[in-house]
Formats: sequence, structure tokens, C-alpha cells
Amino acid sequence: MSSTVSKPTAAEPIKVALLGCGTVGTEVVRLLHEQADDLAARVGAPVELTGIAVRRPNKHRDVPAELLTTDAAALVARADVDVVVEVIGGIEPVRTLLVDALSAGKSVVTANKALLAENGGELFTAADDSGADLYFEAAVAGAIPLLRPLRESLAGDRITRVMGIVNGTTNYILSAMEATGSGYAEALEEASRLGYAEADPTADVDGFDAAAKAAILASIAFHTRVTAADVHREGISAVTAADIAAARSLGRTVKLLAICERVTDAGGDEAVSVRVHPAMIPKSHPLAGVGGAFNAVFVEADAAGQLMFYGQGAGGAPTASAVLGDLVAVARNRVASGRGPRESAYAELPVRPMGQTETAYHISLDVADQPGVLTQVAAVFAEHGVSIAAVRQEGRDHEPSASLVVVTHAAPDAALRSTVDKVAGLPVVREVVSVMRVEGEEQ
Ligand SMILES: NC(=O)C1=CN([C@@H]2O[C@H](COP(=O)(O)OP(=O)(O)OC[C@H]3O[C@@H](n4cnc5c(N)ncnc54)[C@H](O)[C@@H]3O)[C@@H](O)[C@H]2O)C=CC1
Ligand SMILES: N[C@@H](CC=O)C(=O)O
Ligand code: NA
Repeated sequence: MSSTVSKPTAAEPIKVALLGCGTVGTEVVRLLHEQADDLAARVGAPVELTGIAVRRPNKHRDVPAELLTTDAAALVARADVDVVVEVIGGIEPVRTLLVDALSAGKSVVTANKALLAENGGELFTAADDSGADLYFEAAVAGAIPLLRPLRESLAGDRITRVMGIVNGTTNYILSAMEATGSGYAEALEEASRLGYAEADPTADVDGFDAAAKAAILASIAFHTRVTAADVHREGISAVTAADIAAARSLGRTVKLLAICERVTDAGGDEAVSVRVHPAMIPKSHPLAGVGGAFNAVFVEADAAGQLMFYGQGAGGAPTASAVLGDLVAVARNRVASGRGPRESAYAELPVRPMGQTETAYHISLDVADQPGVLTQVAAVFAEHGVSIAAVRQEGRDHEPSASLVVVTHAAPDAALRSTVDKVAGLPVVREVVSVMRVEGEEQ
């Protein structure tokens, strides 16, 4: 129990059903217990755990047995449950459980980005219909207060860009590969052991988790429903030691970035572009120093300018901190008979396809060391309307091959891809060693 002396609370207890008791759920239970008095004082009513839905009750010996049930649906339906906290993950059965909870007027706190990015609209509609709250700060960038600032503090501004590192597992792996040269598989195993990775870690390494978070961020930032399917997604499983070495030789580092932008076409119409992919960023860029499972997100808004959010993006306790913050908010709303912010999707901006999104590439080639190679390669870039920002060609002692590195200016992604395909087919090109997008200015 905490040391703070709580003020007596007059209101009826707020009764909470917890769904799932794994990495995050265990920490939610711990914090609810350890901070019970403080939480009651902050909410104005005791916050009571009435039940915990788990899959295997005998695995949870440190939780009071009378709270445990394997019947999540029955727990959600209980008349004495005011708030449902969901930390199971995945789509079903969670989607049905949460729609049922919201439809019955029970507020929901969830960390489930996969569900929000897939079925967020349905959840928001159910919440609106019954007047219940739907909070999900833990779903993006773990402990970092990010969604509430976007939903509330910046609600009066016009956000133009959200860019950052939003997946702790992949950042942990890339940091380990960069710092110690440690192997990909070994770093992933460690990230899972530390509780950062999803139950199925392909969600992390193939970029699904970051894409779901990018969809949530873009939806809030641009007042538009963006789903996971709208997000261009590339993970880190194809990032090689050669890519990392190529980045290093240019004073850059490789990060998996989520980039959500408000864009304007030639006719003046607005759209959104949302993408997740690895990119080389300058070592001097603030995101380059974000290591391990930490996350960092830049937000740019017309009036506010540039903001940066940084902190622990994964792990049981950091994620539980965000869950508890939301729980206090929805419990306070209940005590005050009020509501938190609803979904804001009035702008309904279209999503621009990746092929039309402007990006810049770094291309590292192994070419024949003979006259005219550079001219042939440059001609392919010119043919596709791609302008070259920098070229470096280096011969190798006693070898008939040379290294040719090309960095482009920004161009439509489709034009860059076609350029790489055509260059790869040139007889003078022996191997495409590394192709990666580049982002960020030197600071
Ligand atoms: N671990 C992390 O760092 C973060 C996790 N999240 C999200 O939080 C959620 C939970 O993540 P973790 O705690 O890491 O996962 P976990 O896999 O450790 O825990 C999930 C628990 O739910 C239980 N479960 C599965 N189906 C169930 C059912 N039908 N009824 C009751 N229990 C069931 C599982 O047995 C497991 O104990 C996921 O949505 C995840 O994406 C969000 C931010 C960070
Ligand atoms: N698997 C996720 C957990 C937090 O959202 C990550 O690694 O970031
Ligand atoms: Na967060």
C-alpha cells in the first residue's frame, strides 16, 4: 500500500474487470494494489478489481484466486462491472468482448493497437451509442503520453506531421545490431524475454505493430479514419549487416520509422500519407540516439511548431503506467458523470498511395570498374525523373569491381522503385548491395 494518506471518498467504488494477465496485466494488478489509496484519492472513489479473465488460472498463483475466471464474456456482462481493462491483445474474442462492454455502457481501457487499427470505428461507434469512454494511451508508444496530447492538448492546432520510432522490439534489435554487431535472431529472443515483443513477434519485425500504431496516430492527428490496411508497411526482417554498414559509412544509422504526413496535391486537395519502413537517418538526428526499447515521436503542428515525445515504448510496467493513467481518467469521468473525448474523424481525408509519396533513396551498388559505368547508371535515374543528390564511387585494389553509392533527392516512391529495378538489370551492375530510404536533416 502507498504511504500517501487518502482523503475519505464518498462515491461508490468503480469496479474494474481486467481481461488478460500477462506481461502488462500482471503489472496493472500490481499497481492497482500498491497504489489503491492514491488512486482512490485521485479518482474520488475507490477503484476495485472485481475480476480477472485469464486463460490458465493455475499460472496466476500470486493473484487472489477468487478474482480469476476463464469466462471473459461472463465477467464483462456482470452488472457490477463499470470499466473493462483489456490487455489480452489480438482481434477475436477481444473485439466482441469490447463491443459488448461498450454497448452496455461500460468504459473501456485497452492497449490493443492491432484491434484499434482494424476495428477502431466499430468500437468508437459502440462507445458513442452508449456514452461510454474508450481510452487507449498504452496502445501507442507504451508509457509515453502521446495520444492524450494529440487528442486533447493539440485539438486546437493543425497537425502536419507525426514521425518517430514506435516499436520497441525492432528498435531494440536494430540498436543491438548497430552497437554490438549482435545477430538479429539473438536480439529478438532477448526482446521477447524482456516482455517487449508481441505474442507473435512477426507483428514487430514485419512492421504490423508499427503500422497499427501509425494508423492510430494518423487517425487522431488528421481527424480521419485510417486503418492498418491504409499504411504502407515494411519491417526490419530484410535489414542486413550490409545496410547497417552502408549507413555507418555515411554517418547515418538505420531506424524503423512511422511517418504520418498531411500532404497537398497539385490541385490543392489535402490527403494523408502513412508509412512504416526502415530508413537511414543522420547520426546527429535526435531519433538516432533513441536506443533499446525506447520510443520517440516528433509532432509538427502549425501553431505549436515542433514537439518531441520520448520514453519507454514497451515493457510491462511502462505500459501499465499508461493503462493506469487511462483508468484514472475514465473512473474520474464516471464519478463526475462526464465523458472523455470521442472519436474525431470529420475531415475524412483520402489516403495517398505509397507510389505517389515523395521519398529519397540511398542505393549502394557493386559495379564493374570500367569507364562509362557512372554515365550508364546516371542515365537510368534521369530517364525516371529522379534527381541525384550525391554520388560516391570507389575502386577496390586489385579487383575488377567498384563500389558506387547514389543518394537521391526526393521523388515519387514508384519512380525510385522502377529506377532501382532498371539499374539492377544493367550488365555493368554486379550486385545491388543495399537500398534504403533516407530521412531527416543533419542537425
Ligand atoms: N508488452 C508490451 O510491451 C506492450 C503490450 N501492449 C499490448 O498489450 C496487450 C497485452 O500484451 P502483453 O501483456 O505483452 O501480452 P501477453 O501475451 O504477455 O499477455 C496476454 C495474456 O492474455 C491471455 N489471454 C489470451 N486469450 C485470453 C482470453 N480469451 N481470455 C483471457 N485471457 C486471455 C494470455 O494467456 C496472456 O496471459 C497486447 O494488445 C499488446 O499489443 C501494448 C504496449 C506495450
Ligand atoms: N511489441 C511492442 C510493444 C509495445 O507496443 C513493441 O515492441 O513496441
Ligand atoms: Na502511450
